[in-house]
Amino acid sequence: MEKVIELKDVWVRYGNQIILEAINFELKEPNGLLGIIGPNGGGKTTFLKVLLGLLKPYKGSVKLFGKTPEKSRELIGYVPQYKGFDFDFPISVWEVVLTGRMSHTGFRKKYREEDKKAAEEALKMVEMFQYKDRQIGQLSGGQRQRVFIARALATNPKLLLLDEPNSGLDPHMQEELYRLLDRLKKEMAVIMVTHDLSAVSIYVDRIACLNRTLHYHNSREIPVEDLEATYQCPVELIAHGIPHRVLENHKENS
Ligand SMILES: Nc1ncnc2c1ncn2[C@@H]1O[C@H](COP(=O)(O)OP(=O)(O)OP(=O)(O)O)[C@@H](O)[C@H]1O
Repeated sequence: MEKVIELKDVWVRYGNQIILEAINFELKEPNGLLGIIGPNGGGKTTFLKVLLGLLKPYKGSVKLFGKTPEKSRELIGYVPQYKGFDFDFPISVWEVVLTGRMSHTGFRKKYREEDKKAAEEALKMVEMFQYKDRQIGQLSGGQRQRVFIARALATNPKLLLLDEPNSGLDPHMQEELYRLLDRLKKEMAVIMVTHDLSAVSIYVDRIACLNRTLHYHNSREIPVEDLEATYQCPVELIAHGIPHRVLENHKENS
């Protein structure tokens, strides 16, 4: 079976700042929930952008389902951070979810029956179909998050990427979100980026740390085994060393 993700010696930079350094990472299982943790600025969003093909590493190879990110784009659902995004224009839940079909349809005014069917199923999966005619601006943060997940599900992804979906949600809404992810992970591979996995750890099958500096406590690095004991699941460091090292002999050529 093809690996869901395979990164070999991946290096990513913005300008002359190295953000991801020598990342080797594999995700084989087509189902399950992977948590990615790391400090602010540790490169978590950058990592997701690499998987989506929005950022190209300057070194190394990225494969999803055995193909380049560009060629596997239709298999990936993405829920970006919508922190603080205020909908001050009228757009319904239904319209938001339908925009998720754009990767299939392109910008078209008229959606096909199959687009509508996919949007309906996605909204049902997140138990928000009854809100389909509501304005998105009239929903709570937790409800909106579900709609954005539905938008990503409308493409029928095999891999779902979520960037800090739990931020800004109260403990009850977070729990609801984790239950939803627990259901979804049975049908696809799910990756959730977050700062804190303590609440979600019972649902996570594996954890990847994007920067070990997160795990310093009183200037002591916490061993991976201790993290595994805390989270009760395998933990892997996928980026080491000093983050954001400045590239030596950098030439502005990419
Ligand atoms: N478009 C960009 N141009 C230049 N630098 C960028 C750009 N986007 C991000 N960075 C830098 O890359 C680093 C990693 O950012 P990234 O957003 O991936 O971190 P993160 O782990 O997701 O952070 P957070 O937890 O705060 O969301 C940061 O230092 C950031 O300032």
